Formats: sequence, structure tokens, C-alpha cells
Amino acid sequence: DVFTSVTLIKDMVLKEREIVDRIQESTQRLVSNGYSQLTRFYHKRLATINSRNFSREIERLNHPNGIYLIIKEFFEDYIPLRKYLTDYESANIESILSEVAGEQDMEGARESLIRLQEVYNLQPREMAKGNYLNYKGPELSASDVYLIGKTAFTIEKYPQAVQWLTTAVDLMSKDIAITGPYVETPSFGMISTGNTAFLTDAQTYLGRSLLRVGDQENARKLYMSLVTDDIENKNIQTLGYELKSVGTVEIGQNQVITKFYNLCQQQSKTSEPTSMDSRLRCRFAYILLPYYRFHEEILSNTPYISMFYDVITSTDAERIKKDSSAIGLTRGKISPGLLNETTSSFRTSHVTFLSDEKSEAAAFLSRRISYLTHLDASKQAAEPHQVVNYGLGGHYALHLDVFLEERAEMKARFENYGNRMATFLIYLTDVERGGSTAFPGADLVVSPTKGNAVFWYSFTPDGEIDHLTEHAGCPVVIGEKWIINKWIWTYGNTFTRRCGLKPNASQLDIEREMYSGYTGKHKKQRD
Ligand SMILES: O=C(O)CCC(=O)C(=O)O
Ligand SMILES: [Fe+2]
Repeated sequence: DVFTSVTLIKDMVLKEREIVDRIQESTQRLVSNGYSQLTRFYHKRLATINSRNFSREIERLNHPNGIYLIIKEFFEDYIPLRKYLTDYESANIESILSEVAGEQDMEGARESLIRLQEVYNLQPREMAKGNYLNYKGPELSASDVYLIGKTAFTIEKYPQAVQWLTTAVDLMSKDIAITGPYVETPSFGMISTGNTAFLTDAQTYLGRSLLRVGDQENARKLYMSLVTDDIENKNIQTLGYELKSVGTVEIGQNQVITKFYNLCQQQSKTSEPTSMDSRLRCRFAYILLPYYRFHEEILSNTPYISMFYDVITSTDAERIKKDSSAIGLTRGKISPGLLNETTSSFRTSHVTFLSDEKSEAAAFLSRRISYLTHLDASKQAAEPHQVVNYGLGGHYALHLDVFLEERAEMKARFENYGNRMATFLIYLTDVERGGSTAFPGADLVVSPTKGNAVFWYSFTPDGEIDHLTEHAGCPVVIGEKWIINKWIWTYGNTFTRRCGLKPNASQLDIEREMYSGYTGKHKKQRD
């Protein structure tokens, strides 16, 4: 799929000419045999490419509706290649087509918009107008809104479905009032606005969603208004049947999720200074020489989470993106390489591992991380950089970076390294809106700022897994998000992480003891 990486979507648009040329080459024989579907495909796509204003199109891809619409355009126009060629004929172009948005991307795109609606509490009526938190973009049609509502119903997001389908019914009714009943034109099975049949479908799905959120009364009213029209209609019959049998679906949202959504909406928030050592919020981290220093801001004391400023230059950030793209990004997975490996809507991004050998910029960065954290971030004691590019509404749901017992196989895989002791997460891009990193357990959310890094220990100083470090990448609303994860292992760092003299010592207590032990410089800064 491509919807999980904005960079891949942009490449798909920028390199479409090449894609079409390659397809043309592989299907020459078919074209000369008079496959009219193919000929029509070439004409349509070449006309589109030739008239495309590329810089404007790429700009639109910073907006969720822009991405949604480009996915739809490719999905619809490439259907002839997927549907009407025999398996034998399409085998040649299968790998080329994997670079182009298909049905999974279409479905994934709809789910992503529903996630944005849910996390940021957006109204579909505004989203359809292209208004996301006051960032404007292209509009969605009534049929887009209907199909998104239907997806919300399918994935059992009923309150969201009610909102989309209510909007769809309004928009479709308006369209019909203006254009009159619609005559179907063949467009590869896609629906078009203004078709009364689809209006009825939208109304029945709305009724079925209303039932599930406990609004029997309006569901029944809808049914009564429909059933007089067409008693044969299957969807209306289903609604009638469910009126008697289907009950309300429990839509519990646990407190952590509610807090997580709130943090995402706030975009950035640090804990109150009173909750930590008020004498220390910012400090310098030195690399060998006193004038070679970086700002570190302590965001939370327990769990220990801090922000390092400007740890990577723009040039190096671009190098790392380029070196990673050259290796090739693949869909981010849960439990990669294992039997239970999955790609899921839990994590919508593309990733690659960039080792120090493969990129000079990466090697430089590993050394810098070692200095800044006083931990060994070289390949003996840490994973290679994981470079991540998010897609449409791209996010990573709440999780811990450490491996827990329930992921025993994962842990076994790394038994030579222990566990992930700490995470150093660097933002390679500014994100205009959304895409923050939220830590509900610390009541903290960090807005992505190019060049900055968040750093945290996943273990408490006395060696327990710190469940308060549970965190998530909030969905990206506007812009493009790239990050690097550096996971630093426990083995190889057993003796480098400072330990405290008192039980329950915080990270800062420990460091104060350490520093005052061997240099007066840091102590002075603090007191
Ligand atoms: O993208 C983010 O802000 C968080 C990413 C993350 O937690 C991870 O990749 O493990
Ligand atoms: Fe994480």
C-alpha cells in the first residue's frame, strides 16, 4: 500500500509518467491486439499527466482531502488494468501496480479520515468542505461522504458513521434537488452523486447506525419514511429487521484513550513545573568541549522525559531521508519478522532501518546520541536508526517501546541485547498540525519540531519497566512527518546508565549525585 507514506504518494504523482511508460512497454502486445480498455487508459492518464500542475498538486498533498482525492483518482483510473486483464496478462505489471494506489489504499484512506475525525473531534460537514482545524483544502463530494460513512459503519465506528451519513444524506438531497434524478453512466462500478438509489442506501445505513448508538426513535422514523417507497429494497428490509432485533452497541472509551485524544488536540503541553524539581528544567548537554553544547529541557521527571534541541542539521536530516528512501521504505509492522507479524491500522507508516555503515549521517548521529545521553548508542548496544515516514492521518497508537512478556518471542529474538532501555526520537520535519507524540501517563505531549529530539528511559532507575512511558504518535493532520527512532539496549549499557544511592531516586537525583561527584561545573549550573 502507499496511503501509509506521504512520500510514496508524492512519488506516485511525480513519477506517473514513468509508471505509465513502463506499463505501456509491458503491455504492447495487448494494445496492438486492440484492447480498447488499455488504449482508453493511456489516453486518459497521459492527458491528466500533461495537464497536471505538479507543484500545486504536491502542495494539495499536505491536506488530508488532497491525499484522499489523489488516491481515489488513481484507484478509479487504474481499475481497468486490475480488473480487465487476465491474471497472465497482469502478472507482468503487478510490481508496477504496487506503486499505484489501489483498493486497500482507498479503504485505508477512508479509515484514516475517520481516525482524524475521532481523535481531533472534527465534524464531517466541515471535513467535507475541506476545513480541518481551520486549515483549508479541497472539498469532498456527497458520494465520498457516503462511502466514508459506510466504512465507519463497517469498522463499527457508529457515532462517527452517524455524523458522516447524516451529512451524506443532506448533501445528496441537495444535489438531487438541483440536478434531478441521476442517470447512471458506467464508471467502473463507482457511484456518482445525485442517484436516489444511493440516497436510500445512505439513509438505511444511517438508520442502522442510529440503532447502534441507541437512537431507536430516529431510526424508526427513517424506516417509516423509506418503507412506503420501496418494499422490495434489501437495505430497507435489513433496517426493518434490525429495528426489532439489534440493540445498542456499548461504546466505552477508556480514560487513557480519552486523555490521549485530548493531548493530541492540545498539540503541545508540558507538565506543571511543580510536579518536578523546580530548580531544574533546562540544562546544557556537553559534547567533550564546553562550547560544544546542546540544550536539554526536562519535560517530566518521573518518568524521565526530556527534549534535546537542534540535535541534527537540516542538511543531515535531508541526507537521512534520502539514504532511507534509497534503501526503500516498507509498511511499518507490529512484531516484524515473527509468526504473528501484522500490518494494521494500529500503525500507519512506512519504515526502514538505517545502519551506521549505510549512511555517514546516520553514523555521525549515533555518536552524537551517545554523547548526549551518556549511553552507548553504537551498534554494540543499540538498534540501527529506524527511519519513519507517516501517511494520510498517519499515527502510531498507544504502546510501550520495550518488549513485554506477552511478546515473549520478540524478546527472545533480542536476548543478546536485553530490552529497549531508552528511546531517542528525532523529528526530521516540522508538521503543520497534528503528529505530536503523546505520553498520557506523564500528561505530556510534544509537538514535532524539525531537529529536536525526545528522550526517555523505558525503565525506572531501579530497573522496572516504566508503564508511564506508554506513548503514541498522534495522527498527522496537515503536513508530512518523518522521524528517527534510536532504541538503546539494556545490555551494553548496564554500567553506563547512572544508578542512584537511594531507592526511588529519580533520574535527576541520580544525576545530581553523579555530577557533584566528579565535576563542579554542572552542580553550579543547577543550584
Ligand atoms: O511518531 C511518534 O511520535 C511516536 C513513534 C513511536 O512511538 C515509535 O515509533 O515507537
Ligand atoms: Fe514508540
